[in-house]
Amino acid sequence: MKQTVHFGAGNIGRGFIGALFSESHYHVTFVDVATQVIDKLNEQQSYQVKLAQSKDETITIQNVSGINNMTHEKDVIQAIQQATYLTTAIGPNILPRIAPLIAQGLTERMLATDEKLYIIACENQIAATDILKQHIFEHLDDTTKTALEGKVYFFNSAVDRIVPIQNQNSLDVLVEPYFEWVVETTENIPPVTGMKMVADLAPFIERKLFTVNTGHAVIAYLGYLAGKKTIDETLADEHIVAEVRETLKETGAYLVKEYGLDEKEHLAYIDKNIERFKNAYLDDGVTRVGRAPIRKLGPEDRLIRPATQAQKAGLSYKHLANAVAATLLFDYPEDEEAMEMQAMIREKGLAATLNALSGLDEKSEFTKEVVLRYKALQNKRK
Ligand SMILES: NC(=O)c1ccc[n+]([C@@H]2O[C@H](COP(=O)([O-])OP(=O)(O)OC[C@H]3O[C@@H](n4cnc5c(N)ncnc54)[C@H](O)[C@@H]3O)[C@@H](O)[C@H]2O)c1
Ligand SMILES: O=P(O)(O)OC[C@@H](O)[C@@H](O)[C@H](O)[C@H](O)CO
Repeated sequence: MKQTVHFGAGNIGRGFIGALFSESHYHVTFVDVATQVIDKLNEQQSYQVKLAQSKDETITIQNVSGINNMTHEKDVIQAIQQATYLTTAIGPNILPRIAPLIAQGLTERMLATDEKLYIIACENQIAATDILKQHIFEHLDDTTKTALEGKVYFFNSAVDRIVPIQNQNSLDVLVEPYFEWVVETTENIPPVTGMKMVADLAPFIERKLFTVNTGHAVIAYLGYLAGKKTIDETLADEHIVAEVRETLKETGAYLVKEYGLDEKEHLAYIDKNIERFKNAYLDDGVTRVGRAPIRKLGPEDRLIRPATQAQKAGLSYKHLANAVAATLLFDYPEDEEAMEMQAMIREKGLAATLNALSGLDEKSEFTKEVVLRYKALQNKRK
């Protein structure tokens, strides 16, 4: 049986990428630091993926096992030697932490086999695999780097499937029925069910990140400010639905201009996604979707990049400024990044925080707009 190694046995790992490989007749070795999850994978060797919809539909995922990378590094290195694919879904900030072990695995692999290996980071980040590759290369010697050529391939990808936080006592995963996995390659690679291959990922990842994830972030932060618990509960408020649509029209105007998308089709894509977000079976928390606000305020991420691109193109960015202001008000105590961001705002003020987190000029029109919107949202919250 063909082998694949997947780093991150969390929501997307078990509920999406690992499930697709299992359905494609691969044995999936999950690598994770969560001992309980790894132990259960080895005990049960299977789990269920349940679709979040009215009709009962459950898929059994088989041929799975797990390795704890904190305690069993050698086993991970061994698994990397036998794999056809190596994928990740652990969160962009964790990629540098797993790179040294992947580098060791690749070094051993180059001594053992000429078989091809395909590495794909499945994270909500532009060029995540390129970033992972850079981190891996920091831990390789020149001989190994040269040996990788023509044997180890790095492909960027875009992943789309809403998977909420799960019951921690079970391996089973509740997922939305919809999914899309787009991989950038022109190589003739071994087939994986559900994987779509494209020559240029840019329009796909930007359309996904700046529609699905920008929209999701607007709902999460406005919902949090309004005291809502879930995404679908937040969307019961028509004012918030209208704000989401207006924000996505701003990102949409940039996407249409940049990639020559059909405007009508794109508006339909926006509406389709707003309907996806309303899925009450998902029970998806605003604090999950709003997690890690510092990452979400990064210069290349879902809020800042479309705003700076819109500004450059002379397009409207007022609703995006509102979304950034709502992000800056996210003060969920259990979110480490939210707490760090709030401490920065207290210490430096809003404009300097935006400059530090998003690279925005403190005197820019966009920063001024964010500060105005922040004050308005803050007053409304009181
Ligand atoms: N959940 C979604 O709806 C969704 C959809 C598309 C993309 N994504 C992206 O997928 C990635 C994973 O998201 P998720 O929702 O599955 O998160 P998650 O928290 O459910 O899963 C992450 C897993 O990584 C593990 N992990 C953390 N540090 C590790 C380390 N050093 N070594 C090995 N494992 C480690 C955690 O224990 C956890 O099991 C993120 O980049 C996210 O943006 C998520
Ligand atoms: O995973 P994040 O933190 O980058 O973003 C939160 C959600 O928007 C995200 O997980 C979506 O559910 C997912 O990207 C849908 O494909």
